[in-house]
Amino acid sequence: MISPTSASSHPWDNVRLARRIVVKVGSSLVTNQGQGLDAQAIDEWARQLSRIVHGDAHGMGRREVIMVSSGAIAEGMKRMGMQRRPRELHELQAAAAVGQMGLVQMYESKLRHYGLGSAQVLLTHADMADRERYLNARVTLLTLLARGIVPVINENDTVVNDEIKFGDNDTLGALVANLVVADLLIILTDQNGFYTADPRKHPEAEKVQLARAGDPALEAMAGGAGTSIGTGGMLTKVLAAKRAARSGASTIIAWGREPDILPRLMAGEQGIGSLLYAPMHKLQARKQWIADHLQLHGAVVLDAGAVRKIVAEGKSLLPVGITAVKGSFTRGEVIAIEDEAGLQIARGLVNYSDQEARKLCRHPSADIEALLGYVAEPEMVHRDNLVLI
Ligand SMILES: Nc1ncnc2c1ncn2[C@@H]1O[C@H](COP(=O)(O)OP(=O)(O)O)[C@@H](O)[C@H]1O
Ligand SMILES: N[C@@H](CCC(=O)OP(=O)(O)O)C(=O)O
Repeated sequence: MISPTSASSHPWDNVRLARRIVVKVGSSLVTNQGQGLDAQAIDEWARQLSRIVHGDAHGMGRREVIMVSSGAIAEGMKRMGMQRRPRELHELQAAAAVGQMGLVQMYESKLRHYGLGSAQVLLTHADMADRERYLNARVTLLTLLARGIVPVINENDTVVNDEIKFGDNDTLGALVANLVVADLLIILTDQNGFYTADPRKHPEAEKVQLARAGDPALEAMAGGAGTSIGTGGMLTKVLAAKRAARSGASTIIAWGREPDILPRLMAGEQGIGSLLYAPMHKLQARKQWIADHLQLHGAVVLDAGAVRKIVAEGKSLLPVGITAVKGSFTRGEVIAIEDEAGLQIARGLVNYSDQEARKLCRHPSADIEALLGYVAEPEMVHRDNLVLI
């Protein structure tokens, strides 16, 4: 059995404390043996989600939840009278387009029944790779979450081909967890958790209770999909956990029909499913990511006072301390932060483009609205998004 490596606090505590959560529901779970959607199961998750999002009388606080749900192809197959999953990509795409209607209809009505608003978001690989679209998707999702709405995400199957497909929604779930910097990714599937081998083929396999996300031993234990309905199997799930951990999110793999699974996890019940914990805290992971970012898109030069604030006092970088702007960058890119001699002292995710930064140079933050016509943030680079070199 895999034992945990050093973690600052107990990993299960971080599950209880998670505030922003991505829940992925797999194809093998959301369908009725591959024949359309399981309305009762979706109703049950919607009921559980409402307890989590609204908080409840038992002292459970409010949380932000994003659903990543498969099931479009299975529902489309039923609606189109297809007995077997088609092999041709265009047939699959057609089934997904038909089935997605039913999928979001079902989530919308079930979530509304329990007092939750919902929104459909369809994403592709290209959306995640393109900086602008990535930021747009991020801000849209964060806006929905701030309003207590549950985004229901699936891959935009119509416009993707084999080469650019996520293919499985485990990967999509992890990328969404990175995108919104979630605390937790919960992957609900048709097994009780992650086992030392595929339990369908190896009945003696044992459940892994706790392991470090990214531990290479996990990949060796993971097999492919156990049924013709799911894609990816456990390998894509452990790889998703590894990916989610890059932004500090831990992953739980659990059986989606376990009674009250979501509120029980949030209430701190341990040992349900398998916890693949992120070794690095969210903030630490974010700073690591910034430090590792090789491609810098430009730089800002600071006066001596601003250098002191950042280096000695641990403050955010405000426009007033910037004397010059180099290169071209857009909001959200990583830039170098230099002292007057041109020495790089820090790196950070910038809140304004180079053109805006040029206008804001040497100005107090109170002037931002007058200079740009809007305010994104009072800081040029927030402390949480800044790492000293
Ligand atoms: N080590 C493992 N532990 C648990 N299940 C495994 C393992 N290796 C392979 N599997 C298979 O993975 C299946 C779940 O993956 P998949 O069918 O893709 O589900 P989903 O549609 O939920 O993504 C299980 O039914 C199981 O047969
Ligand atoms: N976009 C597809 C889901 C892809 C898929 O099968 O993912 P998974 O649930 O990981 O097996 C659908 O909605 O049918």
